[in-house]
Amino acid sequence: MTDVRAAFRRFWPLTRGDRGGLLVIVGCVVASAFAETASILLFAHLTDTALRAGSLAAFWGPAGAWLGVAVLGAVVGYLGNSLAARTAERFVLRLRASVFRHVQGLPPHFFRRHRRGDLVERLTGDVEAIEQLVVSGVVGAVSAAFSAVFYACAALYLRWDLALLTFGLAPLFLLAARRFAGRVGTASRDERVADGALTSVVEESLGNVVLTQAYGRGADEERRLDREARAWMRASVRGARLGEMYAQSVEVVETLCVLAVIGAGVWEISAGRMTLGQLLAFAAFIGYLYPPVRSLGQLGLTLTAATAGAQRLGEILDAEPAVTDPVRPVPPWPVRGHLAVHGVSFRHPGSARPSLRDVGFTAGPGELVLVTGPSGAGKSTLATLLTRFYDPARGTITLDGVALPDLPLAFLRENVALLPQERLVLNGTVRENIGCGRPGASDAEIERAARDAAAHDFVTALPDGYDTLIAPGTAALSGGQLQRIAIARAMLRAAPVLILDEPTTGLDAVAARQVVRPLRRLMAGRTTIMITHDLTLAPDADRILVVDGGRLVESGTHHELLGLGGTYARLCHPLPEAVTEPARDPEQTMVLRW
Ligand SMILES: Nc1ncnc2c1ncn2[C@@H]1O[C@H](COP(=O)(O)OP(=O)(O)OP(=O)(O)O)[C@@H](O)[C@H]1O
Repeated sequence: MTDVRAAFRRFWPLTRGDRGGLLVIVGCVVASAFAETASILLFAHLTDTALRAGSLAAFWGPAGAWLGVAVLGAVVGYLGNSLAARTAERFVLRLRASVFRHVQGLPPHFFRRHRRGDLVERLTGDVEAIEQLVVSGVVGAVSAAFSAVFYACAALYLRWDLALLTFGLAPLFLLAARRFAGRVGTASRDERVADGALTSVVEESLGNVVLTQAYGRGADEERRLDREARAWMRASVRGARLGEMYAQSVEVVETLCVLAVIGAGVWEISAGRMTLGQLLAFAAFIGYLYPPVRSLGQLGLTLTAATAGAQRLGEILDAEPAVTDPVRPVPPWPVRGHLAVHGVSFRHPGSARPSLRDVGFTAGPGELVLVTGPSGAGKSTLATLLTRFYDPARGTITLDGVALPDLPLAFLRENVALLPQERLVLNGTVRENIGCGRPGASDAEIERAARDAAAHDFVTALPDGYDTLIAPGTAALSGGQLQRIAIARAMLRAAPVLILDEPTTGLDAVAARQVVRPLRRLMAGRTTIMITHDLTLAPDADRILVVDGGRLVESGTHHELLGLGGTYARLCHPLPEAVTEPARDPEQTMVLRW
């Protein structure tokens, strides 16, 4: 129960804006219960007057009143239920948006620790479960409580002694609910976990379908799916079985109660202390009284199950973003692009070893600083610090002399554009994929960016040109073409600082050459940090930084470093298979990889 209360307290604030609506719903629910109570009393009256006397004259009055009450009940019932449905959906909408907003700000390691399918389940199933707790739960509890109180008062009014006998049996319902609450909570949590695991397997398998087919792993994937599907089936059958056991025990308890009341009623009628109308009305009250009492018990189970969802969602909401906006941000200014990194060290969350140690360098407008080094040296880690996905543990990074944590994140990322290693594609048209670089960009600006990125020709050759739909994983574009779309996006962003993470990785020599010219155009006049194994552009670089084991081991121009005869020189030693074609064009001078 403490868990239910804690979960309720956590999510109740999200009903702000709908509390007036909730009050109206409660009013409707109370009026509806009141109308039902009045109907039953009118039924008793009708039985004892018109029915017993066989008088049509005595029929019209109570019949008209009954019809009026029924219409009123129907109107408030309709109003209350439709408003409740709307309020519940608005709550779900708000909760999902707030969790989604929170998730979007979480650091990269959070997404590596949680399987995507499980996150999907939390954002869908668990969000709806919490609605049951906060909105439907409150409405249901108020409705059941008021109905129970009205019917109980009416029963007391009709025959207090019989009513007390009936109430004495009511705790049996609550006892049954209590017996099942714990087990239902566990089953519900297991079911959600299994649901998340199943979605994850399906998602991962579909995402890896090429690997599956190329290596004939179909049977293994089927076994994996089967294992998770069976776990889900077991959890879901256990949940259904518990629900059914509860429902059936309640049926038995209810029959017991009804029999006790009818037995007592028969006894009273035979002794002449009760009329048939009274007994029928009393039985009707009992018939009406038990469902709300039962639903109060059932509500306990629903709340326990919803609490499992609340705990899972709480785990996400308790995850902290790695970086936050400053409390007192430095006001925006026209950024020139002076980037300075001083004595930066960083260790990834959960990692034993630091990925960067005491790294320092500067880069100014129009400069190209190339960062290279072996795999695992810490190059991409540097990109995540420059774009402030994490803050360094030691040292500082400044932009035009202002420390990155003092800048609003949105301003920083407007001015420091990242071209990540993965070629990211939005689900939308080519135009939208380029246009997201600067929301509100005109078609002419998008096309100009595409021309500068050498993308215009292949885009116009697509079946629908700029309106061709592309999607992650299904894009009918080559790696080089996707990279040129990404370059066009960055062109449009026109940020003074560019972080390029392996811009030619995964491209063959021809495709790599095709992106070099657009890249040069993109970099012109900006501060560019290019992280790469591909040294095609090394002679163009104003400075080359060689990182190894998280440390900056060499720094200088291509020629200085070659002359030094150290690590860089050894790395640049042309490998026989690395030289692909005779050089005719400056872009074709070297395609060296190591
Ligand atoms: N999320 C993470 N959690 C823990 N350790 C990490 C994480 N990401 C990277 N590392 C570690 O940090 C070190 C640097 O990794 P990083 O990805 O920056 O290297 P890199 O030079 O970019 O490598 P590559 O050239 O292969 O992309 C590596 O030892 C890596 O194992």
